[in-house]
This record gives sequence, structure tokens and C-alpha cells, in this order.
Amino acid sequence: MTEQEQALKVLRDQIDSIDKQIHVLLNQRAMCAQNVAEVKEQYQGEEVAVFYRPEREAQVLKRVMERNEGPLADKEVARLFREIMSVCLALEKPMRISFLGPEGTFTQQAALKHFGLSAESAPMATLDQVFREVEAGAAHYGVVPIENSSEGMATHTLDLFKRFSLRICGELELKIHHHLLAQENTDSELINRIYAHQESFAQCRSWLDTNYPQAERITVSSNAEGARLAAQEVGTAAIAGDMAVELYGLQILERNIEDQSDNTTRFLIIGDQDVGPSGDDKTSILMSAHDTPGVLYTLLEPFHRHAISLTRIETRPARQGGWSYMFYIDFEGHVEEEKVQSVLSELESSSVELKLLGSYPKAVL
Ligand SMILES: C=C(O[C@@H]1C=C(C(=O)O)C=C[C@H]1O)C(=O)O
Repeated sequence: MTEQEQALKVLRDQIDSIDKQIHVLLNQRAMCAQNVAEVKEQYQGEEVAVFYRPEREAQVLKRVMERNEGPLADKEVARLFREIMSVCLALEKPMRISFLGPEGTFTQQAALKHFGLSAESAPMATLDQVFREVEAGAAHYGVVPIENSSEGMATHTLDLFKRFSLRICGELELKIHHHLLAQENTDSELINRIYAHQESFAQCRSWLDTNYPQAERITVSSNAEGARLAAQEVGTAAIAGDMAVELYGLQILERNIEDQSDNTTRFLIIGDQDVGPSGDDKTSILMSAHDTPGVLYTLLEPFHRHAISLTRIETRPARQGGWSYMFYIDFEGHVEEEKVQSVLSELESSSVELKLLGSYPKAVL
């Protein structure tokens, strides 16, 4: 054995012994999760036991990042713990998560980032169906896009919150990297047609104007659908993310073609559950009000008076005839906090309609 081989053997023996310890600890943790499930069922009485606890998961992940001393990066250890919790939760109860399909969309990527790989992700044909599936109890939770850093709010999602009585149980952010994809061995000069979802065309507009001004842009229902079509047609490309590359056997002609390098989409987790406080939470509400002078001031003043920070406000037509509006508002804090309750009860008396969409932990990963 050379000196190098000897040194490697010593290190690999160390790794083997550490792996053994990690393995034992993982199974010990899994057994604790199984016991947690038993306790949850035992004490639930008439109600359905709640297995997924987003506030607890957020606390676990935060603590992991806070105590991390490296050399592993905070986000990387958190990602590993994300997966550990995912397998533990699956032992308690396998989770079914509906998302806007088909397979390979950014929403599926978001679902897996949030729930880990042990969750079953169920593709739906429309956003309405994502909501309906959760409302009907066919899926435990759903994942829907709510806003993009360069294109703004996903207004269709907002409108669905008005129609369905589901709660927001969590949020996450996903960096969106778009690639130009085509069949293997495609000459990038010969592309004359490009498929994408309208949102992705908007996020890559300048790049496309510069690099493919002549190519016909065809809007499709999802990037995954565009990728599927591009895989079958010569001279055609699609804009999609990493997941679509392998899924549809495509080649990356150009990476990261989004106009803004920090292009990020925020997603919401929808469910039928009130989430307890994690210590670092957000609350979302929908309010409708008539277009009277000073209406926005009346609705926002209580937040200022109680020193609550707004993180988002969006106005939508209420579609109730005339000029009435619906305001979607995100703010810091949890509905169990006193000052949040004060603001909500003041708003209830001044706005036409107020719908609490939920309090949930701020995105950790
Ligand atoms: C173990 C629990 O159940 C689930 C699994 C968790 C975990 O593996 O750490 C955390 C929260 C729950 O989603 C729990 O409620 O504590």
C-alpha cells in the first residue's frame, strides 16, 4: 500500500464508522416520528389527526442553520434535514401534494423543495383543480405560484383564494432558471419556433429579442408541455427548467436565459389547516371595499398604528359590478398575536368583507 493509499484508508474507515452512527441515529429519529404519529392519533378524539406541522418543520430547519458551524453551508445542511423530515413524515403519513402539472413544472420543483422527495406529487391540469383536489381531501396540500420577482402577482391564484375556502399553510421561494431546450443534436441556428408558458416568455423577453428575434413564439399551457412538444419536432425549442431536461430527453442549447439573474418565484402551500405560530410568521388576508375617497388609507392605517409591517399589497377588481376592489395583503405576524387580532377586528368593522387566508411560517429555504 502506498502512503497515499494508507492515508485514504484511514479516512475512509473514519467515514464508514461515522456513517454507521448516522444510520443508527436516523432510525432512532424515525422511530420518534412514528411515536409522534401514535400520540397525534391517540389525542385527536373526533377530529382528523394533523401529521404535517409546518411551524415545527420551520423551527427545526432554522435551528439547523443557526447551529451550523460548517464546513457544510447552512442551506446545504438544511436541505439534508429537509429530506430527513420528509422521510420521517412519510412514515407517519405519506403526503399527497397537488400541483399545476404536467410533470416537470417549476411548481413541481417547488413542491419537492418544500415537502422533500418522499411526498407524492400529483399533477393537475389547471390551478382550479389544484385547489379543488385539496378542498375535496384527495390531496393533503397543494402548491401554487403567487408572485414572480420580475413579473409580479399570479392574479389567477389570487382570484381562486376568493372562491375556495382553503387556508395558506406555508410559503417558499424558488430561483427560476430558464433554459432553451431542444432535441439532441439540434443546431441552435436552425430554431424557428419556440414554445413556452406566457410567464416564461415574459421573463426571457430581452434575451429572446436579442438572440431569436425571428423565431415564432408559441404560448403553451405549461413549460413542461412545451418541452414535450419540442422533443417531437425538428427545428423547435422550448423554454423550461432543469426538471424538463431529463424528463423529456432534451439538450440544453443555452442555460439561464432569464433576463433577471435573480429571477425568483414565490409559492404558497394551500391546505385545510390552521397553522400554529413558529415565532417568525406571516399572515395573508383578502379584503374588499368600494372605491370611496381614502379607502386605502382606512384599510392600511391600523397596520401603521399597531406597527405591523406589510410585506405585500395587491389590488384586484372585485368583479361585483361597479368599481369595487379586492385587496390582497401579506403582513408580518401571526393571527394568535394580540396586535394582529386588534388590526383584524378593526378592519372587519371598516371593510365590506374580510377573509383571513392564514398565518404561516416565513420561508426558511
Ligand atoms: C415529528 C413530527 O411530525 C412531522 C415530522 C417532523 C419531523 O420529522 O421533524 C416535524 C413536523 C411534522 O411535519 C412532529 O409533529 O413533531
